[in-house]
Amino acid sequence: MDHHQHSIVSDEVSVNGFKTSLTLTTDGILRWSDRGPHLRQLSVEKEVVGFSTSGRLITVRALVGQRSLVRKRFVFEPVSDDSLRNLCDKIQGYIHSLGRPKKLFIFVNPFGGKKSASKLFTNEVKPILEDANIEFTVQETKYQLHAKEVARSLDLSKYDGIICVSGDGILVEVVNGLLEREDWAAALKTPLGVIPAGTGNGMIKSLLDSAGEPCTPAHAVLAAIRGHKRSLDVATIWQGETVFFSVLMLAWGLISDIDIESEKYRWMGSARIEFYALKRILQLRKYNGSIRFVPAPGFENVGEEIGSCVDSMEPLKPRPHGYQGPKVDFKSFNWRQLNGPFVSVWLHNVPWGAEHTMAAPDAKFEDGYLDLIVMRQCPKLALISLMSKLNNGGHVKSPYVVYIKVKAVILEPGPRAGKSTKEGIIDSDGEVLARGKGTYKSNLKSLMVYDKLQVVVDQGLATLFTPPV
Ligand SMILES: Nc1ncnc2c1ncn2[C@@H]1O[C@H](COP(=O)(O)OP(=O)(O)OP(=O)(O)O)[C@@H](O)[C@H]1O
Repeated sequence: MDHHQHSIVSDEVSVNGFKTSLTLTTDGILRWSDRGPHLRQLSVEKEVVGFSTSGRLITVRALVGQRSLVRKRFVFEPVSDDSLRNLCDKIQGYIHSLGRPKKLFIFVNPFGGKKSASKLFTNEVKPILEDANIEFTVQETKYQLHAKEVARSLDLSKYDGIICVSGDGILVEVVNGLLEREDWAAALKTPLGVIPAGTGNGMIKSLLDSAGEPCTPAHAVLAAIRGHKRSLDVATIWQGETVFFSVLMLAWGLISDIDIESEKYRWMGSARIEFYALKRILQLRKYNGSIRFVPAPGFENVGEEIGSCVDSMEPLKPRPHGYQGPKVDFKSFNWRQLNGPFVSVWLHNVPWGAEHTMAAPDAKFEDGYLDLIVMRQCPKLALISLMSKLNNGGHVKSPYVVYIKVKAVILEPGPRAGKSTKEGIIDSDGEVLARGKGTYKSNLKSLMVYDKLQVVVDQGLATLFTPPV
């Protein structure tokens, strides 16, 4: 390729005393030679985080590498002040044209995951933001729902995005807070990002994995800095007056029992999940109940047809302010039904439920559907083998698993088969929505009761920072 023909700027500089020309091409490649003289290059869009000048030196700051990103600095000394100005203007102009965020609001949850979010922010996130000349305001979350409160009233005109240095929990709070605002529609256009620092990092894992990138804090920061965006479906879950907005998942049965009850074994560390999963499979529970659903096109043959379900659909009560739920005409839907007993019922909005759990390999961020994964009958040995496939999504191919896409669900959870005094747990995005009778910590108050609840997904309501795919 003739570099000059495609160059935005090309000027003489010295690099460690070695004279070379520094060229920025129209396709965003910064090129020069070093002492070798080897041709060196950086993709401004992919690798360059920012640059600064001091005297006549230009320092270009980059994150380079594939599986692990390393902060690097490249120092160039232009031969004249004119050349310095020219190079700076052109590089700055190119970076500016990329539409990257300039100001970010950052939540840090000091108590998330391994309680290392504050350290992670200081050591790994802040230096990159400074390299990128991004201004930021940091808010440590002081209590549960603090992030939701802040998101509800934050002056969003001051920021180009909100970043959560946390697990999925804070992101979910932020989405719920934004949806309660008068200006919810505009507020939901604010791009949201997560830097993985919690126990559950399903959203950022899903985003990075869909771009073939590993789930590391540096990759997550780079995704936010580069400023690419994508829309995200949001599910409204309601029961009577109570509403919860979910962006990740809802679980009932085996998976929520493992997630929630394994807390008893926290002292075991990360082994608690495997240990408790095995215990739950060996003493397998099944739950009575039913799931009525509106299938996505292509899944109309699953379950029994029940026609319109509009009579049993409780409309979402008007809310004092904010988003009023998805606008859908339930009359026009053809509902279908699956009856229990169920081993496990799972609804998923994105592929990864946690960093090592690819619950719904076909889930899409913005297709307007949720993936429904249902298991009814399954021999224990097959179930153990299924659980071992959760890290690559292989479980959905099993003949014991129903895997479809749905627009809406009415979940009627019942008691355990053969043990009518015991009910189950329903959780969504790390929040226990309902604890039935006789469940672990059933005396704790939860958002909803263990009874009928309704879920409808709205397409592309929220906005996320994403690596380009
Ligand atoms: N200062 C605080 N004290 C107690 N709880 C808090 C505080 N700040 C945030 N939280 C709560 O911590 C929960 C977990 O948040 P986060 O998203 O960081 O992690 P997670 O991976 O979802 O969960 P985990 O706590 O298992 O790591 C959220 O529900 C949030 O409300």
